[in-house]
Parts: sequence; C-alpha cells; structure tokens
Amino acid sequence: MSPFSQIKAVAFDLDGTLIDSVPDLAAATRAVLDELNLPLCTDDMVRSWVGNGAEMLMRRALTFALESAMSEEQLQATMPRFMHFYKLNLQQHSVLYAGVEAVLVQLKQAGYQMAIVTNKPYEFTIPLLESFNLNQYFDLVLGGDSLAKMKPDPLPLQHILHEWQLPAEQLLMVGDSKNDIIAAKAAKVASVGLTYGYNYGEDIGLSGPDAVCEQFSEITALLKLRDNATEQ
Ligand SMILES: O=C(O)COP(=O)(O)O
Ligand SMILES: [Mg+2]
Repeated sequence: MSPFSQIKAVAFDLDGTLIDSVPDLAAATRAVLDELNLPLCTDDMVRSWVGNGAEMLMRRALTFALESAMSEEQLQATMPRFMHFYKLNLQQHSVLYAGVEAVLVQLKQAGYQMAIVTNKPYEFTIPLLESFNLNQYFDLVLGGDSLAKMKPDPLPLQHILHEWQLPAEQLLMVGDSKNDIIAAKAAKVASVGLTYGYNYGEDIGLSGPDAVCEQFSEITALLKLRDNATEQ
C-alpha cells in the first residue's frame, strides 16, 4: 500500500519548502556581522547554515566570522540584533517557490487539514505567511519556539496528531531538510523530501523520505489529487 493512501492532513516546513527565505536571512545576518566589524558571509554560506532555527544560524555565522567558537555571552548579545534586522526586512527579497500556492489551493479545496511546522521563530513565521497571503491555508502554525523542542525532534508532529486526533498514518510531512525527515520518521508519519531547498548541501534522498520530489507541484500526484484546471 502507498504510504500516502490514508493521508488527510499535511504539515509543511516553511524555509526552503514554501519560501526561498535565504536572501533576507542572509541580509539580516550580514547586518549583524557588519555592525560588529566582522567579515561578511555570502548567501550560499547562509543557505548551508539554515535549518535549526535563528539562534543556530547566528551561532554558525559568528563561528565563521570569528574563525572560532564564540562565547555564550557574545551569542546572546547578538540575537536581539539579528531579530531586529530580520524583522525589518522579512520579505524584501524572499520569494515563494513555483507551484506552492496552486497546490495549497487544491489541498484546501480537497479538504486536507494543513499546518506549518517550521524551526523559524514564531514571531517571524506569522508575518512572513501573511506577506504572501498564505496564512489562510493553515489551521495550525508551529514555530521553532512554539513547543519545548523543535525538529528534528518529533514533538511538533506529535502535537499536531494530538490536536487533530489523527492516527500517524493520516499525516504527511513535506520538507526540504533532513530535520523534517528525521522528525517525521520519529513520529511515524510519512514524509516527502524536496530537492530544491536547504539541506546543508546534502542529498535529501539520503535521509530516506517516502518520496523525493524535485518540484512542489509533484505533491498532488503523490496524493492522487485531480488537477482542477484539467478536470472539465
Ligand atoms: O529557520 C530555520 O532554521 C529553518 O526553518 P524551516 O524549519 O522552516 O526550514
Ligand atoms: Mg526547511
């Protein structure tokens, strides 16, 4: 039986899955480094650092710029500056990936419950979704700081199963990072790995998702949804 045959709800990762957010994350990271007169990072570096939340991003950026591990005090002093700069420009250069909105519309029409499970801090997640008018599709939004643990811990997915009273076979996790796949496996839910996002430069297939997709639009075929545009 297909691992997708019983799916009734979908949890989506955000960064690298729905939205290419690295340009704005990189700009905010550089603003912090610039303020500290440290060497600046590139977008490509930030792409390989995203995945474990804002604090880990800054930890990786400071480790690069200082060429050594920074003190906990340095990191904690820097976090409010990153939060400040990123909040100012959440959606200056970030873009939706191709096909995202069309698939969300189709899933909504087909009656799927949908959630966001991101490691991004919650206070950035809501305005970012709103700026793309995507908030209307999601019944539940979990940021990296919404619960006691973030992905790759299964807690956010277990929380959704509990909130929606779903057996694990009915939830699908869609993401670009091994953190998404590891969390899904630990929660015993099916997963789709997308190849175009951020996965520390690694092949998402190596994490063993139930399916690997090169494009977001492939999700509808996996779920055997008919395309409204070609239905008539
Ligand atoms: O903010 C991050 O580090 C990654 O966020 P994501 O979980 O939406 O990919
Ligand atoms: Mg991601």
